[in-house]
Amino acid sequence: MIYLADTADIQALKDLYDFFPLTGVTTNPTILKQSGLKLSEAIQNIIDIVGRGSVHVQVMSNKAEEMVKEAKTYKSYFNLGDNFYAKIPISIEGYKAMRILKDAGVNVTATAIFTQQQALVASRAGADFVAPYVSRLDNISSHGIEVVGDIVKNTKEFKLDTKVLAASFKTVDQIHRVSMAGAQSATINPELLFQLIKHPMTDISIAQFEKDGEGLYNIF
Ligand SMILES: O=P(O)(O)OC[C@H]1O[C@](O)(CO)[C@@H](O)[C@@H]1O
Repeated sequence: MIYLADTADIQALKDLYDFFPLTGVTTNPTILKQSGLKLSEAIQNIIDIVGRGSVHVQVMSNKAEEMVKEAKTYKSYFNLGDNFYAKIPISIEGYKAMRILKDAGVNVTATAIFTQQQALVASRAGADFVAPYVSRLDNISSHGIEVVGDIVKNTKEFKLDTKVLAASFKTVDQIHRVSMAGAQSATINPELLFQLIKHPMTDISIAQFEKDGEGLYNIF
């Protein structure tokens, strides 16, 4: 599973990119709103940090033609080439837009996915990534991890090129489970990314090594 950061918090992203092996960044209108930045500023700041990483930008229109226009505009405005992914929410117009964008050579991330069939149709429409929302499913008494597992199973059994981009996490355990279910990628907020690598026993072990090694390391 590869990791993407789900944020437009520029300072948090800088801190993460310093050490975390991320492959890209996802945003959506809510994340933008939380950052207090306009799209042009947020995405440019993100690009300055991620370099050649992938940048997933959600469209705002709800008509296929407009979605396509928006996606093409962002791709060229930010000069992202193949690192650009147009995030297209699932809808009839969205599916139309996915096909047109793929034919035009624009990468697509299908988003707001809550069922395995939504994902499979997006895959057939050409989506490179499909993003099922784990916590939002769990919160309506559905089972986010199972939906992710079913989509992964489809990608394998039907030999699809589409990758699962598991999204909407509230706990480290959910991330553990989607990776065990075989999700090829996950987009995670900075707080949880930091939390992923923490364990009190690790801290205790390192503290012990530091104590025990004091004065013994004499090669400088
Ligand atoms: O339920 P949440 O935490 O808002 O997450 C939904 C997630 O789906 C995505 O839009 C998928 O890329 C993320 O950017 C976003 O965080």
